[in-house]
Amino acid sequence: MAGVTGRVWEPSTRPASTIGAAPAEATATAHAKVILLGEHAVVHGAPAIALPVHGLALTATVTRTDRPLWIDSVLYRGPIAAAPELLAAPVTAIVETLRHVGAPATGRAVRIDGEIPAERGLGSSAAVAAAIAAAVARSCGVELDAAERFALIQAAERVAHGTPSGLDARSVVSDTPVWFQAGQARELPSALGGVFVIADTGLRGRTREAVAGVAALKAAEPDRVAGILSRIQECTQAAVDDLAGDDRAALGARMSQVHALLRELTVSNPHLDRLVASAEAAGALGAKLTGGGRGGCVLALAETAQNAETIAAAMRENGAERTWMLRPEETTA
Ligand SMILES: Nc1ncnc2c1ncn2[C@@H]1O[C@H](COP(=O)(O)OP(=O)(O)OP(=O)(O)O)[C@@H](O)[C@H]1O
Ligand SMILES: C[C@@](O)(CCO)CC(=O)[O-]
Repeated sequence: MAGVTGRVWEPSTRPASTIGAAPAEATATAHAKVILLGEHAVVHGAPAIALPVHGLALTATVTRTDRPLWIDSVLYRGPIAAAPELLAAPVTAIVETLRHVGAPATGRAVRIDGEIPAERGLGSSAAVAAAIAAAVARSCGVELDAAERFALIQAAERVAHGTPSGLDARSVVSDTPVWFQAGQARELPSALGGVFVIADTGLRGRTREAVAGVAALKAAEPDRVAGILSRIQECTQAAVDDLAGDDRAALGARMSQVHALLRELTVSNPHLDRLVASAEAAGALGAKLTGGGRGGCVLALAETAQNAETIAAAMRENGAERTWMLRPEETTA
């Protein structure tokens, strides 16, 4: 198949003692994420904050077989040699993980089950790669460490996104809010209350195209884009205190401000703007697109669970295909 361009890995140099018996079946999971603040800016060196969404997860199950490599998912079922371009990232995760652990590229069937909708800014590509890398390695008797798993997810993300910041790769396996900048991730303390509402436009958001669009805009109008990125950065930095001090009103205001800045970066669209406006009109403390944009999801912050129900209903009336609730305390370990 075309398009599998992930970095070539050297065979594992780990000591033989860390390689155990290969089980007949191995599984691993990863969850969705939402980006609270900083998407797109993070690709250009600014910080971002992401939250784990444990309620939406994907599981990879790997079984040994006497056939060539095989993948079974909602998007495609069949030999990976005939997989469509759409599957290039998960295929990369399978092939590169086998190469990394020094196993032959054959004799494994990989099934993907779960609930993270694809191309909605919820990190499905990183979660698929994270689940596949851990399960495929496990099927060879190898437990990846965090650095190995991150590198394999990034190899797949480069195929999916082109120039991934690494934020998604960190947040789909994190139990806590993540602060991410220039390749470095750390846990972010949060005492935030309230309830987040995630609303899906039902429209595919092509992260690769949105990221390329921002890069093109930056090349054409460097000063204006630098100004926008720096205002996003200020909001993200200020949000650290909002989270620690449970200042929901301030955080909500920053979310709405960042949505307007993302619109200037051309990664919003009328559907996302309408959902944001309807959430705000229904009493949200703030709302913004989350993830790559140009489709995908909106994240709104509600003061209480009751407000959250009202906001979710308003967004569904204004075109959201579905909504999910995320309590901030569920995003901390
Ligand atoms: N259930 C699944 N089975 C197999 N592959 C999947 C599945 N879900 C997602 N993928 C892979 O992830 C790709 C979607 O990646 P994309 O980056 O466009 O969206 P996303 O990761 O959901 O959004 P974002 O990166 O903005 O959070 C799909 O084209 C496919 O390769
Ligand atoms: C748009 C982006 O910032 C987040 C996608 O979930 C891209 C990236 O960080 O690689």
